[in-house]
Parts: sequence; C-alpha cells; structure tokens
Amino acid sequence: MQVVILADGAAVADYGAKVFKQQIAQKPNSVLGLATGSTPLALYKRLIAAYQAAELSFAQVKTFNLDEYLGLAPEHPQSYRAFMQQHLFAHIDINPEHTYVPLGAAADPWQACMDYEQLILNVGGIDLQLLGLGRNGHIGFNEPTSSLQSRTRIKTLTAQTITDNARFFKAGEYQPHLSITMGIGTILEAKKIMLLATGSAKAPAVQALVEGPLSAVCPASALQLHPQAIVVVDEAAASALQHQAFYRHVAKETAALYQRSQRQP
Ligand SMILES: N[C@@H]1[C@@H](O)[C@H](O)[C@@H](COP(=O)(O)O)O[C@@H]1O
Repeated sequence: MQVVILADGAAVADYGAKVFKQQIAQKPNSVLGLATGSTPLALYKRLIAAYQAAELSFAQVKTFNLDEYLGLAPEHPQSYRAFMQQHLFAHIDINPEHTYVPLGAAADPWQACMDYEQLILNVGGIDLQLLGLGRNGHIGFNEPTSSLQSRTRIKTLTAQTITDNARFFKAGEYQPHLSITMGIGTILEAKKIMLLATGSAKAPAVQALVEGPLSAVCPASALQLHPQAIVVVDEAAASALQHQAFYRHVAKETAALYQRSQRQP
C-alpha cells in the first residue's frame, strides 16, 4: 500500500484529479468506481474544470458508484444518484446510460444487488475505484464487522454513520438506516484503488487502515490485501500514522525513480 501525505485538502484533490486524468488518458473507455460524501467534492470540481478546459472527455467512460440509500428513489434530493448528478454527471460529457448507481428503490433490492455485480462483470470490472473513508473505517457502506470477502448487498448503517451523514438531510426528514453497497470483495477486485481522506476526524481510521491489523472491525484495512492501493491524505488525516517519515521517504524515492526512468507513475 502506498501512502501519500500532502499539505491540505486542496492538494489531496489535485493529486486525485491527476490520477483520474492519467487513467482516462491511458484508457479513454475506463470503468471508474466513484464515491460520495464531502471528500470527493473537490476532486469532482477539478474533473469538471478539466473537462470544460477540453483536457479530458468522459464520452467513453463508464462509472459505478459504491452505494445508495435503500428506499430513496433516484430523484430524491438526498439519493446518491442525485448527489452524483448534481456534483459531477450534469457537468461532463458522460453518457447517462453509462453511469450506474445501485437501485435503492428497487422492488426486489436483493435482486438489484446481484444485478449490480453482473453489470460490473459485464464491463470487465472496475479500472480505478475511488474511496472515501468513514470515521469508523467504513468504505462505501461496508460498516465495521463487514466480511472482507463480501459482495454487493444490503447493509444496516451504524449509529455513527447515520449521525455523520445526517448533515445531508433536513431536520425531521426521513433518513434511511439501510443501504445497498458494493462489498469489500467487490471493491478489492478493482484493478486500482485510491482512497482519499482529509481532516483530523479521519486520523484514527487512517492509522487503523494503514498500520492496524487486517480486521473486519476496520473494513478499510482490507486495502492491505490489494496489490495497487494508494491512500492519499492531508497532514491532519495523517497525524496518527506512526511511520510518516517512511511514507514521505518512499514518495520521494518513487518520484525520483520515475524521473530518472522518464516514466509516468
Ligand atoms: N457511503 C459514504 C462513504 O462512501 C463515504 O466515504 C463516507 C465518508 O464521507 P465524507 O467524505 O463526507 O467524510 O460517507 C458515506 O458513509
């Protein structure tokens, strides 16, 4: 696992955008796994700006979102489909039919989970999976004690996740306690994974996922099993890491190596 420590949230978003631009440049028909929450917002803004500057095109791209609230129709303002439409899809040249979000309002949500897995298989899997990080170490809506081999399925949200996500709902508005989420096994099948985390509130979860034991209690620790996972954090989210000097040294050595060999990371 590669750990990149940057000054602040803007630098994290810049780095994330660079990785996405490189991915699409190398493979214009990339299959991208996307995340919601506040962390990816600055990254999505940069991707929109790059598209508007004709630096990249999403015309051949397909996207799969990690999760969706169970029971919210796609047009509900608090659905993740609506979130993605508002913060990315409406502003780029992606074919709406190539954007996939779990069907939270499906009549048969269990079937919708199996169909989602099949859709990912049909396109040849995900090339680059973006992840945020819940304060309790969740990825997508894989809450602590999620099986590390789990597939897309219905998951119950923890009280902490419900509290953390309440900020997106109006007072008194119905906030789902259930979700459909890609499983950890599903996420680990992505060819590349990039997790972004910023702010001191994420520091304990970052330390657990990078330096803690491989454990279902910290679902994000499953990234320790992935051959191409990169964790991009700001100083605040890195503050609990015990081996920061080493991660900074690795980043410097890696950059120098690519420089000498004139290769793109
Ligand atoms: N299902 C989402 C996750 O995918 C996201 O990573 C997490 C953290 O969100 P934020 O980036 O706002 O801290 O929130 C939700 O639980």
